[in-house]
Amino acid sequence: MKRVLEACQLYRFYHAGDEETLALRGVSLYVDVGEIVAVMGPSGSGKSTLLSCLVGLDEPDGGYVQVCGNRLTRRTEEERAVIRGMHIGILLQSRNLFSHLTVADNIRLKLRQLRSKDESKIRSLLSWVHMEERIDAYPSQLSGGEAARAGLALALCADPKLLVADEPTGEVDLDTETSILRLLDERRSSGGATLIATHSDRVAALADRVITIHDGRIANEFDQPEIRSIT
Ligand SMILES: Nc1ncnc2c1ncn2[C@@H]1O[C@H](COP(=O)(O)OP(=O)(O)OP(=O)(O)O)[C@@H](O)[C@H]1O
Repeated sequence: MKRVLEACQLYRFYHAGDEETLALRGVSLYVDVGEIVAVMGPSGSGKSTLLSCLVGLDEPDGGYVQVCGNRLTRRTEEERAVIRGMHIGILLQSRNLFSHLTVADNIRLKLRQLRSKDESKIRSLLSWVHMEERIDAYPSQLSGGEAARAGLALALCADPKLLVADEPTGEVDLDTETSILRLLDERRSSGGATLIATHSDRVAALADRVITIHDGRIANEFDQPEIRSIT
């Protein structure tokens, strides 16, 4: 199946007293196998709201989301969690790891939740993100770059078809951003699909398509097949 993620006409309203915020106003997008799609837009434009709806952590007020052919919207939280666990890896800007568990135990716990007993996965994932040496470290003992790479390993431990990342390079230095971008590029070469909300022009330069959101709507979208690169 070529289409990994499809969202059609997403609406999300927030109410606080008499005030209503229209966070999403009819957003439609897709991500195909082997694509990196960047979502950009000013602060408050709706990126995080969009990502929450796309991964089923939030339920849109209108529209639908489909992941790997499974409808994610208008389902119970439990059903959404099952679909999310099977198909989606989530990477946040920070705090991807439980602080009371080592890097290895964070991944071990996630694998257990997925009913996988493949212990070798822990080492192979950490080797992929160049973190084998930090396998027994606690999150508080990691540098920002190491924590970001460990978060990526954790997000990908179920081999999800789709990775959704919210500002994954927002709090890291340039070298770490470069190493994360290389890993995402490598993942793309093996068919992985990635959607990234970002403010970084370097992340956008790596993307196959860039979608810009303004005020809860898609302002423009452009393909950049020739220029994508890690600069
Ligand atoms: N739980 C909430 N209750 C009320 N309003 C909210 C809530 N979450 C977000 N909003 C509002 O919805 C709009 C979109 O917010 P969102 O966090 O999605 O923007 P963003 O583009 O991710 O911003 P940033 O780049 O700063 O993270 C904003 O006006 C925000 O104030």
